[in-house]
Amino acid sequence: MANNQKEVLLEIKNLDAHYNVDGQPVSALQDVNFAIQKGERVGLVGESGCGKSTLLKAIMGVLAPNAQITRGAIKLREVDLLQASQEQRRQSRWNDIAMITQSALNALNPVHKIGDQIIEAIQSHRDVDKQQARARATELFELVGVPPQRLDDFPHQFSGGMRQRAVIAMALALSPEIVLADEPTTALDVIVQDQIFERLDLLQKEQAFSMILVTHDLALVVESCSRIIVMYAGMIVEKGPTHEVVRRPFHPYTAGLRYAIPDPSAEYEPISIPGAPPDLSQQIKGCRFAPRCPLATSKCELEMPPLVSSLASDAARQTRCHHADQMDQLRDRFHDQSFWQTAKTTS
Ligand SMILES: Nc1ncnc2c1ncn2[C@@H]1O[C@H](COP(=O)(O)OP(=O)(O)OP(=O)(O)O)[C@@H](O)[C@H]1O
Repeated sequence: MANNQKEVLLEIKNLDAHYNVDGQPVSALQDVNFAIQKGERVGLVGESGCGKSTLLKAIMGVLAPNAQITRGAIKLREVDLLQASQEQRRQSRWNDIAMITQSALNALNPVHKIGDQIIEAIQSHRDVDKQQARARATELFELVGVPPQRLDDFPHQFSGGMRQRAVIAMALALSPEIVLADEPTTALDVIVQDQIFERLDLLQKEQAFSMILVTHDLALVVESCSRIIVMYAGMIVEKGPTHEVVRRPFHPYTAGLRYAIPDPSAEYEPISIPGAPPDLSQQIKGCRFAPRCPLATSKCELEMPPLVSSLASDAARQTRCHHADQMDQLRDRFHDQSFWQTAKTTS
Protein backbone atom coordinates (compact mmCIF):
# COMPACT_ATOMS: atom_id res chain seq x y z
CA MET A 1 0.00 0.00 0.00
CA ALA A 2 1.18 3.48 -0.76
CA ASN A 3 0.45 4.96 2.66
CA ASN A 4 1.52 3.61 6.04
CA GLN A 5 -1.96 2.37 6.86
CA LYS A 6 -1.55 -1.38 6.49
CA GLU A 7 -4.47 -3.64 5.84
CA VAL A 8 -5.06 -6.40 8.39
CA LEU A 9 -5.77 -9.60 6.51
CA LEU A 10 -5.91 -12.22 9.23
CA GLU A 11 -6.68 -11.73 12.88
CA ILE A 12 -6.51 -14.42 15.54
CA LYS A 13 -8.36 -13.44 18.70
CA ASN A 14 -8.26 -15.13 22.12
CA LEU A 15 -7.85 -18.56 20.59
CA ASP A 16 -7.92 -21.60 22.89
CA ALA A 17 -7.71 -25.18 21.62
CA HIS A 18 -7.09 -28.56 23.10
CA TYR A 19 -6.76 -32.19 22.05
CA ASN A 20 -8.84 -34.87 23.70
CA VAL A 21 -6.46 -37.61 24.76
CA ASP A 22 -7.92 -40.61 26.61
CA GLY A 23 -10.89 -38.48 27.58
CA GLN A 24 -8.71 -35.72 29.02
CA PRO A 25 -8.10 -32.30 27.45
CA VAL A 26 -4.48 -31.51 26.54
CA SER A 27 -4.18 -27.76 26.11
CA ALA A 28 -2.48 -26.96 22.79
CA LEU A 29 -3.26 -23.26 22.36
CA GLN A 30 -4.18 -20.73 24.99
CA ASP A 31 -5.11 -17.10 24.56
CA VAL A 32 -3.44 -16.73 21.17
CA ASN A 33 -3.77 -13.25 19.72
CA PHE A 34 -2.10 -11.73 16.68
CA ALA A 35 -2.81 -10.10 13.35
CA ILE A 36 -1.14 -10.40 9.96
CA GLN A 37 -1.10 -7.60 7.46
CA LYS A 38 -1.42 -7.91 3.73
CA GLY A 39 1.83 -8.99 2.13
CA GLU A 40 3.58 -9.40 5.47
CA ARG A 41 5.86 -12.26 6.42
CA VAL A 42 5.76 -13.41 10.03
CA GLY A 43 8.00 -16.02 11.61
CA LEU A 44 6.54 -18.35 14.25
CA VAL A 45 9.14 -19.98 16.48
CA GLY A 46 9.27 -22.12 19.59
CA GLU A 47 10.43 -25.56 20.57
CA SER A 48 8.79 -28.78 19.52
CA GLY A 49 5.28 -29.26 20.88
CA CYS A 50 4.60 -25.56 21.60
CA GLY A 51 1.57 -25.51 19.29
CA LYS A 52 2.90 -24.05 16.04
CA SER A 53 1.41 -26.72 13.77
CA THR A 54 -1.83 -26.74 15.75
CA LEU A 55 -2.15 -23.01 15.20
CA LEU A 56 -1.57 -23.29 11.45
CA LYS A 57 -4.00 -26.20 11.18
CA ALA A 58 -6.61 -24.23 13.12
CA ILE A 59 -6.24 -21.35 10.67
CA MET A 60 -6.41 -23.72 7.69
CA GLY A 61 -9.39 -25.59 9.19
CA VAL A 62 -7.70 -28.97 9.11
CA LEU A 63 -7.32 -29.83 12.78
CA ALA A 64 -7.28 -33.49 13.79
CA PRO A 65 -10.69 -34.90 14.76
CA ASN A 66 -9.70 -35.04 18.44
CA ALA A 67 -8.90 -31.32 18.48
CA GLN A 68 -11.37 -28.77 19.70
CA ILE A 69 -11.35 -25.00 19.55
CA THR A 70 -13.03 -23.83 22.72
CA ARG A 71 -12.74 -20.07 22.42
CA GLY A 72 -11.81 -17.26 20.10
CA ALA A 73 -12.03 -16.14 16.51
CA ILE A 74 -9.99 -16.55 13.32
CA LYS A 75 -10.95 -13.60 11.18
CA LEU A 76 -10.07 -13.40 7.52
CA ARG A 77 -10.79 -9.77 6.82
CA GLU A 78 -14.08 -9.38 8.67
CA VAL A 79 -15.26 -13.00 8.38
CA ASP A 80 -14.78 -15.28 11.38
CA LEU A 81 -13.79 -18.60 9.82
CA LEU A 82 -14.83 -20.41 12.98
CA GLN A 83 -18.42 -19.28 12.39
CA ALA A 84 -18.39 -20.09 8.66
CA SER A 85 -20.26 -23.07 7.21
CA GLN A 86 -18.35 -26.18 6.13
CA GLU A 87 -18.88 -25.16 2.49
CA GLN A 88 -17.58 -21.62 3.08
CA ARG A 89 -14.53 -23.07 4.78
CA ARG A 90 -13.94 -25.52 1.96
CA GLN A 91 -14.12 -22.68 -0.54
CA SER A 92 -11.76 -20.54 1.48
CA ARG A 93 -9.18 -23.32 1.94
CA TRP A 94 -6.50 -23.14 -0.79
CA ASN A 95 -8.37 -20.23 -2.39
CA ASP A 96 -7.70 -17.67 0.34
CA ILE A 97 -5.37 -19.61 2.62
CA ALA A 98 -2.97 -22.33 1.52
CA MET A 99 -0.59 -24.49 3.50
CA ILE A 100 2.81 -25.97 2.75
CA THR A 101 3.69 -28.75 5.16
CA GLN A 102 7.07 -30.17 6.04
CA SER A 103 6.42 -33.49 4.39
CA ALA A 104 5.72 -33.24 0.68
CA LEU A 105 5.03 -36.96 0.68
CA ASN A 106 1.98 -36.45 2.87
CA ALA A 107 0.67 -33.66 0.70
CA LEU A 108 0.87 -35.56 -2.61
CA ASN A 109 -1.14 -38.61 -3.56
CA PRO A 110 1.34 -41.32 -4.61
CA VAL A 111 -0.99 -42.94 -7.14
CA HIS A 112 -1.79 -39.85 -9.21
CA LYS A 113 0.40 -37.87 -11.56
CA ILE A 114 1.51 -34.63 -9.94
CA GLY A 115 0.12 -32.49 -12.77
CA ASP A 116 -3.29 -34.16 -12.46
CA GLN A 117 -3.33 -33.40 -8.74
CA ILE A 118 -2.67 -29.73 -9.39
CA ILE A 119 -5.25 -29.65 -12.20
CA GLU A 120 -7.83 -31.26 -9.95
CA ALA A 121 -7.11 -28.75 -7.18
CA ILE A 122 -7.61 -25.89 -9.64
CA GLN A 123 -10.79 -27.33 -11.15
CA SER A 124 -12.35 -28.05 -7.76
CA HIS A 125 -12.30 -24.32 -7.01
CA ARG A 126 -12.39 -22.61 -10.40
CA ASP A 127 -14.74 -22.86 -13.34
CA VAL A 128 -12.05 -23.68 -15.91
CA ASP A 129 -11.64 -26.55 -18.36
CA LYS A 130 -8.84 -29.09 -18.16
CA GLN A 131 -6.75 -27.31 -20.78
CA GLN A 132 -6.89 -24.01 -18.90
CA ALA A 133 -6.08 -25.75 -15.62
CA ARG A 134 -3.12 -27.49 -17.25
CA ALA A 135 -1.88 -24.17 -18.61
CA ARG A 136 -1.98 -22.82 -15.05
CA ALA A 137 -0.18 -25.93 -13.75
CA THR A 138 2.52 -25.42 -16.42
CA GLU A 139 2.92 -21.81 -15.36
CA LEU A 140 3.16 -22.87 -11.71
CA PHE A 141 5.85 -25.46 -12.42
CA GLU A 142 7.84 -22.77 -14.21
CA LEU A 143 7.39 -20.46 -11.23
CA VAL A 144 8.73 -23.01 -8.76
CA GLY A 145 11.56 -24.12 -11.06
CA VAL A 146 10.43 -27.58 -12.22
CA PRO A 147 10.44 -28.36 -15.98
CA PRO A 148 6.74 -28.45 -17.00
CA GLN A 149 7.19 -31.73 -18.90
CA ARG A 150 7.53 -33.35 -15.46
CA LEU A 151 3.83 -32.62 -14.79
CA ASP A 152 3.12 -36.16 -15.96
CA ASP A 153 5.43 -37.76 -13.41
CA PHE A 154 4.27 -39.53 -10.27
CA PRO A 155 5.50 -38.25 -6.87
CA HIS A 156 7.99 -41.13 -6.49
CA GLN A 157 9.75 -40.01 -9.69
CA PHE A 158 10.62 -36.68 -8.06
CA SER A 159 13.52 -35.97 -5.70
CA GLY A 160 12.59 -34.62 -2.25
CA GLY A 161 13.39 -31.07 -3.33
CA MET A 162 11.31 -31.34 -6.50
CA ARG A 163 8.41 -32.77 -4.55
CA GLN A 164 8.55 -29.84 -2.19
CA ARG A 165 8.58 -27.46 -5.16
CA ALA A 166 5.49 -29.27 -6.49
CA VAL A 167 3.79 -28.80 -3.12
CA ILE A 168 4.58 -25.10 -3.27
CA ALA A 169 3.14 -25.00 -6.81
CA MET A 170 -0.01 -26.67 -5.52
CA ALA A 171 -0.28 -24.21 -2.64
CA LEU A 172 0.01 -21.24 -4.99
CA ALA A 173 -2.34 -22.69 -7.63
CA LEU A 174 -5.30 -20.52 -6.68
CA SER A 175 -3.24 -17.42 -5.86
CA PRO A 176 -4.02 -17.46 -2.12
CA GLU A 177 -3.66 -14.31 -0.06
CA ILE A 178 -2.10 -16.18 2.84
CA VAL A 179 0.43 -19.03 2.77
CA LEU A 180 1.04 -21.01 5.94
CA ALA A 181 4.45 -22.60 5.63
CA ASP A 182 5.06 -25.27 8.28
CA GLU A 183 8.79 -25.94 8.25
CA PRO A 184 8.65 -26.04 4.45
CA THR A 185 12.24 -27.16 3.99
CA THR A 186 13.02 -29.18 7.12
CA ALA A 187 12.99 -32.59 5.47
CA LEU A 188 15.56 -31.56 2.82
CA ASP A 189 19.33 -31.35 2.76
CA VAL A 190 20.84 -27.97 3.47
CA ILE A 191 21.67 -26.97 -0.12
CA VAL A 192 18.21 -27.90 -1.38
CA GLN A 193 16.70 -26.15 1.65
CA ASP A 194 18.41 -22.92 0.61
CA GLN A 195 17.30 -23.26 -3.01
CA ILE A 196 13.69 -23.92 -2.08
CA PHE A 197 13.62 -21.15 0.45
CA GLU A 198 15.10 -18.70 -2.05
CA ARG A 199 12.37 -19.63 -4.50
CA LEU A 200 9.66 -19.22 -1.89
CA ASP A 201 11.18 -15.90 -0.88
CA LEU A 202 11.08 -14.68 -4.47
CA LEU A 203 7.53 -15.88 -5.04
CA GLN A 204 6.35 -14.21 -1.86
CA LYS A 205 7.89 -10.93 -2.94
CA GLU A 206 6.51 -11.16 -6.48
CA GLN A 207 3.04 -12.30 -5.56
CA ALA A 208 2.78 -10.37 -2.31
CA PHE A 209 0.90 -13.01 -0.38
CA SER A 210 1.12 -12.90 3.40
CA MET A 211 3.09 -15.71 4.91
CA ILE A 212 3.38 -17.31 8.33
CA LEU A 213 6.62 -19.23 8.41
CA VAL A 214 6.94 -21.87 11.11
CA THR A 215 10.52 -22.84 11.74
CA HIS A 216 12.97 -23.91 14.41
CA ASP A 217 15.53 -21.78 12.64
CA LEU A 218 15.63 -18.40 14.35
CA ALA A 219 18.36 -17.23 11.96
CA LEU A 220 16.02 -17.85 9.02
CA VAL A 221 13.35 -15.71 10.66
CA VAL A 222 15.87 -12.94 11.27
CA GLU A 223 16.87 -13.09 7.62
CA SER A 224 13.44 -13.30 6.11
CA CYS A 225 10.56 -12.18 8.34
CA SER A 226 9.73 -8.64 9.36
CA ARG A 227 7.87 -9.79 12.46
CA ILE A 228 8.30 -12.66 14.86
CA ILE A 229 5.97 -14.52 17.19
CA VAL A 230 7.57 -16.62 19.92
CA MET A 231 5.46 -19.42 21.35
CA TYR A 232 5.99 -21.47 24.46
CA ALA A 233 3.74 -24.32 25.65
CA GLY A 234 0.74 -23.19 23.59
CA MET A 235 1.00 -19.48 24.34
CA ILE A 236 2.53 -16.48 22.66
CA VAL A 237 5.21 -15.22 25.02
CA GLU A 238 6.67 -12.47 22.87
CA LYS A 239 6.03 -10.77 19.54
CA GLY A 240 7.16 -7.75 17.60
CA PRO A 241 9.48 -6.60 14.81
CA THR A 242 12.01 -9.43 14.36
CA HIS A 243 15.22 -7.47 14.65
CA GLU A 244 14.09 -5.65 17.76
CA VAL A 245 12.81 -8.76 19.48
CA VAL A 246 16.00 -10.68 18.77
CA ARG A 247 18.29 -7.78 19.65
CA ARG A 248 16.42 -6.87 22.81
CA PRO A 249 14.24 -9.75 24.02
CA PHE A 250 11.96 -8.98 26.97
CA HIS A 251 11.03 -12.59 27.65
CA PRO A 252 13.60 -14.93 29.23
CA TYR A 253 12.54 -17.71 26.84
CA THR A 254 13.21 -15.52 23.80
CA ALA A 255 16.59 -14.66 25.30
CA GLY A 256 17.23 -18.39 25.64
CA LEU A 257 16.33 -19.04 22.00
CA ARG A 258 18.49 -16.12 20.95
CA TYR A 259 21.55 -17.28 22.85
CA ALA A 260 21.09 -20.87 21.82
CA ILE A 261 22.15 -20.03 18.27
CA PRO A 262 25.87 -20.15 17.60
CA ASP A 263 27.00 -16.64 16.70
CA PRO A 264 30.52 -16.39 15.24
CA SER A 265 30.72 -12.68 16.04
CA ALA A 266 29.79 -13.16 19.70
CA GLU A 267 32.08 -13.95 22.59
CA TYR A 268 29.83 -16.50 24.21
CA GLU A 269 29.17 -20.16 23.69
CA PRO A 270 25.62 -21.08 22.70
CA ILE A 271 23.51 -22.05 25.71
CA SER A 272 20.85 -24.70 26.03
CA ILE A 273 17.73 -24.08 28.09
CA PRO A 274 17.67 -26.75 30.80
CA GLY A 275 14.48 -28.67 31.50
CA ALA A 276 11.48 -29.39 29.32
CA PRO A 277 8.11 -27.78 28.58
CA PRO A 278 5.29 -28.55 31.02
CA ASP A 279 2.78 -31.37 30.77
CA LEU A 280 -0.15 -29.67 29.04
CA SER A 281 -2.68 -32.18 30.32
CA GLN A 282 -2.25 -30.56 33.75
CA GLN A 283 -3.86 -27.26 34.73
CA ILE A 284 -1.15 -24.62 34.99
CA LYS A 285 -2.01 -21.53 36.98
CA GLY A 286 1.09 -19.47 36.60
CA CYS A 287 3.62 -18.75 33.86
CA ARG A 288 4.23 -21.89 31.83
CA PHE A 289 7.93 -21.08 31.56
CA ALA A 290 8.43 -20.48 35.31
CA PRO A 291 9.99 -23.88 36.15
CA ARG A 292 12.80 -23.24 33.65
CA CYS A 293 13.20 -19.53 34.19
CA PRO A 294 16.05 -18.01 36.20
CA LEU A 295 13.90 -14.94 36.94
CA ALA A 296 10.88 -16.85 38.26
CA THR A 297 9.40 -15.84 41.61
CA SER A 298 6.38 -17.11 43.53
CA LYS A 299 4.21 -14.64 41.60
CA CYS A 300 5.22 -16.42 38.37
CA GLU A 301 4.15 -19.74 39.82
CA LEU A 302 0.78 -18.42 40.87
CA GLU A 303 -0.27 -15.92 38.24
CA MET A 304 -0.29 -16.24 34.48
CA PRO A 305 1.30 -13.06 33.14
CA PRO A 306 -0.74 -11.25 30.48
CA LEU A 307 0.69 -10.49 27.03
CA VAL A 308 1.25 -6.76 27.27
CA SER A 309 3.27 -4.02 25.68
CA SER A 310 6.86 -4.31 26.85
CA LEU A 311 7.94 -0.96 25.51
CA ALA A 312 5.89 2.11 26.20
CA SER A 313 7.13 3.56 22.92
CA ASP A 314 5.97 0.63 20.79
CA ALA A 315 2.62 -1.09 21.29
CA ALA A 316 3.61 -3.76 18.75
CA ARG A 317 6.29 -5.09 21.11
CA GLN A 318 4.51 -7.41 23.49
CA THR A 319 5.74 -9.82 26.14
CA ARG A 320 4.12 -12.24 28.58
CA CYS A 321 6.44 -11.93 31.58
CA HIS A 322 6.06 -10.50 35.09
CA HIS A 323 9.72 -9.52 35.02
CA ALA A 324 10.05 -7.98 31.57
CA ASP A 325 11.09 -4.71 33.20
CA GLN A 326 14.24 -6.39 34.60
CA MET A 327 15.41 -7.66 31.25
CA ASP A 328 17.38 -4.58 30.24
CA GLN A 329 19.58 -5.08 33.32
CA LEU A 330 19.72 -8.87 33.20
CA ARG A 331 19.62 -9.75 29.50
CA ASP A 332 23.36 -10.30 29.17
CA ARG A 333 23.30 -12.94 31.89
CA PHE A 334 21.12 -15.19 29.73
CA HIS A 335 24.05 -16.19 27.56
CA ASP A 336 25.74 -17.65 30.61
CA GLN A 337 24.80 -21.31 30.98
CA SER A 338 25.34 -21.20 34.74
CA PHE A 339 22.66 -18.48 35.05
CA TRP A 340 20.14 -20.90 33.54
CA GLN A 341 21.15 -23.52 36.09
CA THR A 342 19.77 -21.24 38.82
CA ALA A 343 16.21 -21.89 37.59
CA LYS A 344 14.08 -23.90 39.98
CA THR A 345 13.76 -26.93 37.74
CA THR A 346 17.48 -27.50 37.60
CA SER A 347 18.53 -26.47 41.11
N1 LIG B 1 -3.52 -35.28 17.15
C1 LIG B 1 -3.06 -35.01 18.37
N2 LIG B 1 -3.57 -35.62 19.47
C2 LIG B 1 -3.14 -35.32 20.71
N3 LIG B 1 -2.22 -34.39 20.97
C3 LIG B 1 -1.68 -33.74 19.94
C4 LIG B 1 -2.05 -34.02 18.58
N4 LIG B 1 -1.33 -33.21 17.76
C5 LIG B 1 -0.54 -32.47 18.56
N5 LIG B 1 -0.74 -32.78 19.86
C6 LIG B 1 -0.10 -32.17 21.06
O1 LIG B 1 -0.39 -30.76 21.01
C7 LIG B 1 0.73 -30.00 21.43
C8 LIG B 1 1.14 -29.05 20.31
O2 LIG B 1 1.63 -29.81 19.20
P1 LIG B 1 2.05 -29.16 17.81
O3 LIG B 1 2.29 -30.26 16.84
O4 LIG B 1 1.06 -28.12 17.45
O5 LIG B 1 3.43 -28.47 18.22
P2 LIG B 1 4.58 -27.89 17.26
O6 LIG B 1 5.08 -26.66 17.94
O7 LIG B 1 4.07 -27.74 15.88
O8 LIG B 1 5.67 -29.05 17.34
P3 LIG B 1 6.77 -29.45 16.23
O9 LIG B 1 7.73 -28.31 16.15
O10 LIG B 1 7.38 -30.68 16.81
O11 LIG B 1 6.02 -29.70 14.95
C9 LIG B 1 1.81 -31.02 21.79
O12 LIG B 1 1.71 -31.25 23.18
C10 LIG B 1 1.43 -32.25 21.02
O13 LIG B 1 1.85 -33.43 21.65
